Amino acid sequence: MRVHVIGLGGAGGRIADRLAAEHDPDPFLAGVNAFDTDTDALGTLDALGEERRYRFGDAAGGDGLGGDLHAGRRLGDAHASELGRAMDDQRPSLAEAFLIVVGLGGGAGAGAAPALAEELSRLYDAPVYAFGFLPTPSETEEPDDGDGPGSASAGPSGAATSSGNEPAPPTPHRPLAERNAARTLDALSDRCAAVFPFDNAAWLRPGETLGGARDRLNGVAAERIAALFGAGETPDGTATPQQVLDASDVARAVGSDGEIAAIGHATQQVESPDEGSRFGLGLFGSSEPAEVDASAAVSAIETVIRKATRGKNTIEVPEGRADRTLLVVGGPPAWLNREAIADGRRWLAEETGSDAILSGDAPVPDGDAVSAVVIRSGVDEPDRIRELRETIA
Ligand SMILES: Nc1nc2c(ncn2[C@@H]2O[C@H](COP(=O)(O)OP(=O)(O)OP(=O)(O)O)[C@@H](O)[C@H]2O)c(=O)[nH]1
Repeated sequence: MRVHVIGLGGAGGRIADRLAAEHDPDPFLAGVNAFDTDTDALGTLDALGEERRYRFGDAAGGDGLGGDLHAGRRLGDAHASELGRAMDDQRPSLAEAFLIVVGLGGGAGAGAAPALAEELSRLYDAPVYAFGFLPTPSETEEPDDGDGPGSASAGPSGAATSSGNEPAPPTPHRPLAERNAARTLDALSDRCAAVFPFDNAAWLRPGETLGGARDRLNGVAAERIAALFGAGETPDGTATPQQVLDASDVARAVGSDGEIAAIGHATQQVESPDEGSRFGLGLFGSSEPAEVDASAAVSAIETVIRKATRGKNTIEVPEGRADRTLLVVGGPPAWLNREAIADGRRWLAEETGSDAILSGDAPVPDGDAVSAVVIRSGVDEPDRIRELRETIA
């Protein structure tokens, strides 16, 4: 489906930028914008040129808000229609969905997100979804380096980033991050069709800091966003899915009441059928792709569906249970074994207890992997969300 992604604040901007870097020509990415009060943070974005970045809130003087959610809300309310207009060059009216991406523990992004969600719902019919990073517990803890509250705690000195050996950016101490996140989750649930939380802490490896791991985590987040919204959106004229997935399927699966939804995803490399047959094609002029061994296809599909379901999701799904589930299996057409997908769907119904399972396929003609994306909505409250809510109870 064609999605318009709006990254708000530091974290949101980095995801918007990453999606643009990795998927700009892909048809699913209908539009991308990054909005922040922080001029420097916007300046670090590489893939989004000036025309897709926008600094708002002169009252912040070009800085971040240091986690001040009230200031963020005020700026969001005052500037929501200006942000809506700043998207116009990206042709938001063509989008089939909007996705607001935000770090829920901050001030600028979390503050502006509810007002922007409301503004987009007012202007367009397409559903507005939110993808929000949950703060790690260590962000709110007092730094133990003796510098006192408010100082930047870089975590263990010498920590490296997940993408190289350069020093990790410090993870700012944000005493209010958990309360900001709880308030913003509530506000977004009231205004968005569905909320996809991403549990930063659950994705950290032992000893890692958020600053050090953020590139890797952002890679996972961008990949899952692309897996969900890119599913079924193949470039024109390549291959037609047997079971087409469209924006209304996703809308039905995730619902429209602001429920929490989780995104599971897995891929497995497979041999492209064309590779093995290139010699044959040249010799006999056949345009038929080579056959794929059925048992290999069945096993690849079974594996990716199970991994996408039981492997780490964007947020823990208690007992694996969900009211509604969406399954999309992708890969080279010769690997998309109908029976295996139908079996996977039955397994998923049992695993999740979902009454409603929607499924589609996403053929990738020259792909070299089979993949599955599993969206679960109407899940029981994950522990981390309960912990966050308790901070404002
Ligand atoms: N996964 C991930 N999480 C991030 C990243 N940056 C920040 N976060 C999380 O998002 C929260 C908000 O941080 P930012 O997005 O920088 O905050 P902001 O919206 O710019 O708000 P202010 O700094 O208060 O102006 C933090 O508390 C972290 O939990 C990132 O690059 N990746």
